[in-house]
Amino acid sequence: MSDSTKLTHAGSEPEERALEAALRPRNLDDFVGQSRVRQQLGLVLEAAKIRERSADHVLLSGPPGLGKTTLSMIIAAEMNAPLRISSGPAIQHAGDLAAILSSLTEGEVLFLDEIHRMSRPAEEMLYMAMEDFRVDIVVGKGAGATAIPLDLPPFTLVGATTRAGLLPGPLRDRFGFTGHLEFYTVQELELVLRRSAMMLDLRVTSAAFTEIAGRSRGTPRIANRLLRRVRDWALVHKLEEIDDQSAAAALDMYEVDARGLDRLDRSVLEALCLKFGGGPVGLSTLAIAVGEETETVETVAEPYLVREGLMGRTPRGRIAMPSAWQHLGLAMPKDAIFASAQSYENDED
Ligand SMILES: Nc1ncnc2c1ncn2[C@@H]1O[C@H](COP(=O)(O)OP(=O)(O)OP(=O)(O)O)[C@@H](O)[C@H]1O
Ligand SMILES: [Mg+2]
Repeated sequence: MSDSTKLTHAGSEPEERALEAALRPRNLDDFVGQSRVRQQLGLVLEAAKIRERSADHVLLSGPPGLGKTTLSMIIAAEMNAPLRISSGPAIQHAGDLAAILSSLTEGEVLFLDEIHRMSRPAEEMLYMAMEDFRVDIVVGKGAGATAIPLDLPPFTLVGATTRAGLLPGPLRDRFGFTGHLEFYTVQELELVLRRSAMMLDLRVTSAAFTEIAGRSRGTPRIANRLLRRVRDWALVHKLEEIDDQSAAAALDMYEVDARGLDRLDRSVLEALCLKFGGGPVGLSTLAIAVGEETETVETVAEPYLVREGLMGRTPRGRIAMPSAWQHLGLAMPKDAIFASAQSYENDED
């Protein structure tokens, strides 16, 4: 991954976990945006507190970096309950899950990240645990194996997934509340940045917040990451206050442009416009033109370009949309194909 792609991808980097943890909002009121999810979740938690019961199981879905882990911590904090954290990939055997479930205390919040990646037998054990607060612990092997039923204390499962569609129906149905997180608006990201700047003790102008937010691809994780790079710039340049010009200069240097496109995104767009006249061109041809693997172009660059309406997917290949030419400062050729452009979910390359 190139350096600029590292800045703009939404997944988490191991070395930034501690920095992220420091900036996580700790209660629902500090959690910016997602007003509907916040309201609905607030109600679920409030009702549970009044009934003095553990809250219904909660499923959080949405793209990386939008606040699923943060919300799960907030749920535990709001319920005044201890939090246990595990993840789908860590639970490969039903026994792994049994060990976690049987050690839960009353009211505990169990956060299962990437819940869509849990193994099948563990998943089936989870059904019973969620519904009846009971598990069958299997002792012994083969013909002599016996299942010992074990009652569990009431607990709240918070599942997170970037791929809600991959979750089997029976699992999805056992959650009392599902919150789907959406990309943030520039205004919401400005609030995220404002809060982070305060915690980092940085002086930043409103225009600079707007500048950084506009390059953050709708994602708080990216916004905070860009803010840290701008902070470095300010430190080296001995700036007491960060204004929009220095924010723009810093991020230009890191090759994150005004719309949040990184070097790979831009080279894909440039190849599409300049080498292929705006397309349509097959994905693999496009990948060769920019010297990348097809999969990299498809999974790293394409989703954001399509989301931003810069690139279109048609059955005959990828095309540049009018705003792509505009963004690159190029005149669109009269014969460029875009008028009939539509997105197809499963087009052939
Ligand atoms: N609504 C928000 N308000 C303020 N900061 C936020 C918000 N949502 C996310 N953040 C910040 O963004 C960072 C990433 O959030 P988080 O780790 O919760 O994302 P995630 O959805 O769990 O991502 P992944 O799918 O990669 O696990 C955190 O450091 C957090 O501080
Ligand atoms: Mg997470």
